[in-house]
Order: sequence, then structure tokens, then C-alpha cells
Amino acid sequence: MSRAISLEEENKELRRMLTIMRQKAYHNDQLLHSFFEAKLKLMSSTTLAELVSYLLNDFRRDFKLSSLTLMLLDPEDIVRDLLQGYEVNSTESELHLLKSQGPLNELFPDLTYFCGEPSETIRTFCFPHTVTIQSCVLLPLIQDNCLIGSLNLGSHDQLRYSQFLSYDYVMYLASVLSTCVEICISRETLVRLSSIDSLTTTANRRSFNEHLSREINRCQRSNEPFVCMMLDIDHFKSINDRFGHLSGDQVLRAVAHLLKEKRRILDCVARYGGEEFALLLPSCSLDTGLRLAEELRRTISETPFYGQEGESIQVTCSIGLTVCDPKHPQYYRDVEKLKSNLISSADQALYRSKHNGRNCVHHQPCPMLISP
Ligand SMILES: Nc1nc2c(ncn2[C@@H]2O[C@H](COP(=O)(O)OP(=O)(O)OP(=O)(O)O)[C@@H](O)[C@H]2O)c(=O)[nH]1
Repeated sequence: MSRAISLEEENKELRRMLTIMRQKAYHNDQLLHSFFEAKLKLMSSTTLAELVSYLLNDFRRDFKLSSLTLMLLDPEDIVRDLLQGYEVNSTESELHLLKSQGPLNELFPDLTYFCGEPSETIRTFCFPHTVTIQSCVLLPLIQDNCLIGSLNLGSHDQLRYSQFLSYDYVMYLASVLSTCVEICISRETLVRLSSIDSLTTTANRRSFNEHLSREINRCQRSNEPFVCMMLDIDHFKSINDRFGHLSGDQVLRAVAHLLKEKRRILDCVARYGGEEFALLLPSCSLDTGLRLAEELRRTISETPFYGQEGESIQVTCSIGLTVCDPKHPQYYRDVEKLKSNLISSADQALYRSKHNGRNCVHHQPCPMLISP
């Protein structure tokens, strides 16, 4: 016969349950708070690099995940381009860019999340560098009813993710993430389109003007001079006339590529007009600027260029430059005026190079620095 539970024993059991429930409520509060914080962080990311960096580092650490991988569909290398130069992979967190939607369709046949013990296929595909993952939740990233990626959270604890738990909040976070990824990509693409010349993929004139303002402000802070240079391809009209407009385009792209390869010394390479490029050389004196300009001129004249049909095209260029020196005793601080004077001085120097037979370099002092 079972013994009746005394009031004291019953209370002891109730208190024990109360403690467990309090701890559980506290834990849930903390989790909700973390989700709220994560949502704010995702929504306040202004670039894709910032978003990805938050997920792969802080998010993984805050939610104590053994592994986190983010997969994004990127058939046209748009994400790859936006994340250029950004190192994201470590053992615990990784970014995978997928060329096709096939693998995502296989992961999420009914567009809903997966949770529980990962199969061998899931382990090797979603957590290739953390094969010891015992439980996981795979969240589909969906935008306009299309799979655009997957956020995969993995744990060494077999019980952490189970099909008996509800994942409403992580699903909600995944939908916030999908929207944020789309917004970041659209915003950055728009910024790029408005600042890049589509033929040569160098900066455009608008972007050059912004670079120039920044460079003037920077040189005022650092007290170091910089060089502003204009480079124009010689007799470009006759290249078009002889080899055709498409070959002319090819030459423009090749010259731009050659200039962009000098990125370490050129802060900004921009297509300023038809066959004219504008360049900025930060922390650069007149002597160094003249030496580098001469090097560019020589390189272009010695480089073999090719037209559409592979025909060899000889290309030379004329260069004009001026220097902005904040140490000049009569240095003028009006940024807008200084900008237009720097450009017109470099242009005048370029005109002299054209006038003196082309394929040469000239310098013109910026008038603002001589008489304020
Ligand atoms: N293929 C091609 N040609 C362009 C483009 N933009 C401008 N041009 C051409 O570039 C040529 C520039 O000719 P001009 O301004 O006379 O200069 P140039 O023939 O280079 O002669 P100099 O500058 O005096 O050495 C024009 O024929 C334009 O049509 C472009 O995007 N692609």
C-alpha cells in the first residue's frame, strides 16, 4: 500500500519544481533577450560584410554554438564581389557560396527547417570542418518564396537541437536574416552601380570627385601632399576608326586593368571621360608623382594591346599632373575650390603633354597654392 505524501514532503517537491521553473524562466528570458539583440544587430548591419561577420563571429559565440555555417546562393558572383578581400572562414564558422539552387532544394524539399541528429550527408555538406556535430538545426533562408540560402547551427550536444522542441524564434530570425541579406546586397549593388564605370569597372567621375574630397581632407589631417593625375590615350579616335569601336572598348578596358593593377600606389583610378582617366596618388610628392607617371607612360607604350580579332594595337598616352601640398605657406583650405583647381591644373598639364607631341608627362602647379 502506498504511503500518503505528507504536506511537508509535498511542499518540498513543489519548491524543487518552482526552483527548476524559475531557472527555466530565467533561461528563456535570457534567450529571448539574445534573440532580440541578434535581430537588432542584423537589422543595423549596413553592409553584407558586416552582416556575415556578425553571424560568423558574435552570433556563434553569443549562442554558444559549436559550429555555424552560412550558405548563400550566388550564381553570378555578386556576393563574392561584395565580400572581396573579406576573410570569413574559420574551423567553427564558414561561409559557402553556392552556384546553383540544387543543394538547397535537397536540404529543404518543403521549405521548412530541419532539426535533430544530422545524417552523414548533412554533416559533410553543412559542417564539413566540424564532423563531430551531434545535433543541428538547418534554417532555410527564403525570399519571395525562393530559397536564397541556409543558416546552419550545429552543436556537440546531442540533446541541444531535437525535433521535440519548437524553433519559432530561430525561424523568425532566419526570416529577418533573409530580408537583411537581400537589403544589403541591393543597397551595395546600387552604390556600386552609381559609382563605377560599367565599361572599365574603374570608379566613375562622380566617385572620383568624392575620392578627391576625401583625399584633400586626409592630406590636411596628415599634412602630407598628394598627386592628382590625368591620363589620356593618344589618338584614340584613330584606334576606333582603324580597328572599330569594340576594339576601342577593349583597349579602354585593358588600359583600365593595367592602371588598376597599380592599386598599391594609386588610391583611386577613375574613368573621367571617354578615353581619359583620373588618378590620385596619396602621400606622394611632386618628384615621386613625376617618376610614377613616367613609369605608367612607359609601361603603356611598351604593353601589347589587342583588338577584337586579336590584332595588335600600339597605344600611347599623355599625362598631366599637379600636386596638393598642405605644407605650402599659402595653402588654401576651401575644399571645393581646391578640387576644381587641382582638376583644371592637371588638365592644363595634360594639354601641354598633348601639345608637346603626346606620349609624355607634364606638371602644372595648382594656382591655389601659389596665390590664395
Ligand atoms: N570605343 C570607344 N570610344 C570612345 C568611348 N568614349 C569616347 N570614345 C571616342 O574617343 C575618341 C576621342 O577622340 P578625340 O577627343 O578626338 O581624341 P583623340 O583621338 O584621342 O586625340 P588626342 O586626345 O588629341 O590624342 C572619340 O572618337 C570618341 O568617340 C568609348 O567608351 N568607347
